[in-house]
Amino acid sequence: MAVGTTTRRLHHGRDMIGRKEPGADGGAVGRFHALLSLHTADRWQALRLSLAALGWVALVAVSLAWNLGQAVDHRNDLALQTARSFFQLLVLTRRWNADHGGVYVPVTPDTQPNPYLDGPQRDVRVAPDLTLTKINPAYMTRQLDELATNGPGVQFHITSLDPIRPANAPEPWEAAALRRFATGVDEVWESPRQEGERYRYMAPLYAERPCLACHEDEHVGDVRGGISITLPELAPLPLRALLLSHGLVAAAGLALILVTGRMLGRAHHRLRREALFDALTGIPNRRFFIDQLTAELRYDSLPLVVVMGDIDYFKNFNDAFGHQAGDEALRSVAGVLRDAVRRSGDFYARYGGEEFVVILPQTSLEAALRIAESIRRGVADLRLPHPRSPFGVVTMSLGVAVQTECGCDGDALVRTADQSLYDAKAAGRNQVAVRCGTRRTGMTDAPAQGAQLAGVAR
Ligand SMILES: Nc1nc2c(ncn2[C@@H]2O[C@H](COP(=O)(O)OP(=O)(O)OP(=O)(O)O)[C@@H](O)[C@H]2O)c(=O)[nH]1
Repeated sequence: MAVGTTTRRLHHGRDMIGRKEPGADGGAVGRFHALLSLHTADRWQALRLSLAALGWVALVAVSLAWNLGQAVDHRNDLALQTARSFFQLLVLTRRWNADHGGVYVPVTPDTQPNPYLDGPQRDVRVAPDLTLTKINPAYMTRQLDELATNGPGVQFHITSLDPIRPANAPEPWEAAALRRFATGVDEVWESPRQEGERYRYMAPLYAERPCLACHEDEHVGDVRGGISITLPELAPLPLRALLLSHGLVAAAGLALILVTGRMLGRAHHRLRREALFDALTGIPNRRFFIDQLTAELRYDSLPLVVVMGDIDYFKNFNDAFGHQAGDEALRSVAGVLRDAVRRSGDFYARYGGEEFVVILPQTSLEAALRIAESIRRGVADLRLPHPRSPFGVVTMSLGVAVQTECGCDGDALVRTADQSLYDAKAAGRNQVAVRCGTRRTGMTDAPAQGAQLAGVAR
């Protein structure tokens, strides 16, 4: 809690012998609230919030990547099914043709007799101006291929590693696929990897029984080549929609984390404040005091002073004026502490009941006694009437304990301050007593009797 404040104290507020530097106002309770908000727990809270936000963004990013992958897979699956269907349709058409031993069509400028087809019945003249020529499956496929090439849709290419017609030679991708078919692979495909690329599919053509009528040297099941299919450009991925939806989800989640985090942070801060500040007087409570003293001891803020103050005859005051008046008196006394303990780094708290406590790090005994005395005088100067006190007004006794050596024990320091307070009470109240370490070094006389504070403390 006090990290980074120890060195600063040497330069700000009051110096080592307790002189107050100009402008070292201290800010009292506000200062302690600032101390609170700098607490490590708050930093953890911020770290946790950042981690939650990072985790959420990472989660949304993973979801985006997964959805994108799914969209790509879905598009490729669809393309594969389309290409397969198209290939099967071609195979069926070829089988129909082969089952009929080829089909005859009129010879036209675009459909000339097939030079790679032998046999006496290749061309049949059925009328003086009509000659029919036989179209076998390969010629039919090639003609369809040429028709498709001129169209905007699916394109395909019949080819083999050893084509009868040289123009049917495979391109490199087709040749590689044909070589794989020879090893038993049933189909190959390639998805587009960048804009402008097309989905490609290729499957082998196997020799079937009707084929053997023309291809006597082949056997049923032999790979006779293959047909490669190139699909038109696939539907674009829903990238924009995915980015937009995930961006919105990420932003909504971040906003929720931020808002919830802030609400939790505020609730946490309020709870901490309630846990560390006294509800009646609004100043730090005993728990905050213990935290603060522990921090000062950790940083060896020597000489370290603890001052304990206790309102005199407070039971009588309550009895005389009632508890509410007693509460009001406690609030007024807290105000005196607020005014008297102003140096940045000094600390005061309500220890419990009508007891108050002050921590003065790096403070000389002389300066500490001066502050204790100003508190005592401040309480008396409140002039709160107290008919059941010999002083006639509400007063306070204070005990000072000074720790000058390292390795201090907080409990011992508080105990010593308490013993000093007991000394002050025993000596008649409304005065300041001091002990250094566990040794009793002196005691003030009641200022009402005119004793000099510094002289008594020696
Ligand atoms: N009004 C009010 N009284 C409180 C509060 N806390 C403690 N007290 C009272 O403070 C009184 C303390 O009494 P004692 O411990 O006997 O001490 P004292 O009467 O001040 O006597 P000396 O300390 O010996 O001078 C008790 O009557 C408590 O009820 C509080 O929050 N409000």
